[in-house]
Amino acid sequence: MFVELLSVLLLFLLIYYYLTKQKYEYWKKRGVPGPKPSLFVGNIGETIKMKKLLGLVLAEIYQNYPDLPFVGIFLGKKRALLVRDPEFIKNITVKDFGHFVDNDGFVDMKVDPILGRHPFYLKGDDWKHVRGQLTPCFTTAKMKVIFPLIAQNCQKFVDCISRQEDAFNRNGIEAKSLCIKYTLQNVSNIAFGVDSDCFNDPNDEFIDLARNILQPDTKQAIKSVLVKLCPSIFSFLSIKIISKDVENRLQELVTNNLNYREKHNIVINDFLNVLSTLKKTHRDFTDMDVTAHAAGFFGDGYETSSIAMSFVLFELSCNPEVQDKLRKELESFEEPLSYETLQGFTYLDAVVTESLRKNPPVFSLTKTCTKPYVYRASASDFQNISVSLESGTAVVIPVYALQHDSKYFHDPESFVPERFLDDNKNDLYKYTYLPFGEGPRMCLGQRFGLMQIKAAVAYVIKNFVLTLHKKTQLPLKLNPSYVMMSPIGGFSSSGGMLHLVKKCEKCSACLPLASKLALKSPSLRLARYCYKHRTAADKALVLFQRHRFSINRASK
Ligand code: HEM
Repeated sequence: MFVELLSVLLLFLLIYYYLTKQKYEYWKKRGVPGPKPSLFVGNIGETIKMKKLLGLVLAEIYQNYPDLPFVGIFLGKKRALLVRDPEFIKNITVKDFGHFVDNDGFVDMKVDPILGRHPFYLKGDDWKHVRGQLTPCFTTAKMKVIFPLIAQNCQKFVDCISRQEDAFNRNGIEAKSLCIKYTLQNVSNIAFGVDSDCFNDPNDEFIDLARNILQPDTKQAIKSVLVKLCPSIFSFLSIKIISKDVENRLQELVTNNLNYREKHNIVINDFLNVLSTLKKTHRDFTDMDVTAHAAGFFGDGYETSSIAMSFVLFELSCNPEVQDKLRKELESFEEPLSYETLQGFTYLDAVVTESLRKNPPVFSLTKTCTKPYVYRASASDFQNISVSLESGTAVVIPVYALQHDSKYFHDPESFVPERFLDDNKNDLYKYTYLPFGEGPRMCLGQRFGLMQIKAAVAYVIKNFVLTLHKKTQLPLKLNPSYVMMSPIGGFSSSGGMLHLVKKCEKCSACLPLASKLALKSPSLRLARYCYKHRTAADKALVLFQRHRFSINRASK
């Protein structure tokens, strides 16, 4: 009996092996060039083994086929076309969007009612419907309304940095955890209407929720590998990505807040208010929809932005000339900052844009071909070959690789905000800069994300000088198993150490002086900054564990 069972099992394994091998012949049979896949892991073995970030694996493939408009690859067992030609990217995201409506990836709404309602995971008409409902929440007019709250939180952020007692010793505080305090404070105020205290209370409800939703831990890493290897296992085994406990807490937060507003007749012009209006005016908009979209705003709003913001601060610390130039632009603004003043900071805009080019948190976009499609490359710098895509084929847009291609961005590893200024902007190749995606499916929260990042960077640079600490280990090591581009352990273990010098409250001489010193010697630790008012109290305030700032307190 045992031998018979073993034989059946072996037979099954052989058939499975044969079919899997056959799958890997897909691109070869269609004459689409590409790297040889390995069994089960395809071309992303290094990511599945948690050795290398997917964005970097894709970049390597991208670089190995310089004259091809596309490359046939396998993401695990799934066939995918890695798109290199910007013209093809334009067709996918804009011109022929109707053939590529859905994002790759599936979350079962019955198993995961919150994540399953996120526009990113919705398909076809469901996506279109919800995207239409949520778009009015992100208009310029809405951003203007919420901006005073952001400016208020920027001021609290500066106070919070100045008060960090832990940061007075050399152990420091991790960069992203600091930025997260600010982004969490914003989204908890705006998505849930809750006056949280993320700056001061380490046990704040929202800090805890954030820890539970998206922080890269072992469980999250295993899930992200499972999703790549076998996405259907999640709905088949009813594995939840967001736990029941977190789901209940999010729902309770929304319900309590809405009940409170109704009971006390309070109207606050925030995101939660727009969602509750949608519930009143649309019969198909349920309580769960309100919770899911508030939670979506919360999740999208804090994590991606805090990663992007940490990278901006890091780049500024590595590039003192850029920081100095930026500080000059910011010198004139009176706190609190206004929305209109922020929009006028063109160099700040270029700095953030360049940081998102060098360090795009979302390193690739994977779409699904929803209707058969044929593409023939016509640009002279690519081989004139064509591909016929069947429905269900994934197409990968390698954002990181494109944004690091010297064909499109001269000296791509250097941080040069000037490439996004004035006339230089016109020289940029279209569809090669995609940190927020493109077309009808592009990031819905781009305006909000950029607004909160720019405002905080403006306040930080106006109040502090950042310099790179000599212990900094470069390049930063990226977490290979995280869904976004983020250094290992946040910005902690990879060694990007920064210093912050706080401006003197008695005079304005310290910041220009500190920035001059920083320019002369970027690795210098600036222990004293204000030659007029330095006192014994001018201790170095070291922030950012490994990716670190040190702050010199203003003399009293
Ligand atoms: C720097 C910060 C951010 C970056 C780099 C970023 C990037 C992206 C990218 C690359 C996409 C996929 C676009 C595509 O498929 O073409 C996306 C989608 C999305 N983002 Fe963002 N995002 C950021 C902040 C935000 C914020 C603050 C929100 C909301 C508060 C948000 C909400 C969304 C939503 C709802 C989608 C799905 C859109 C759809 O499929 O229709 N994002 N984001």
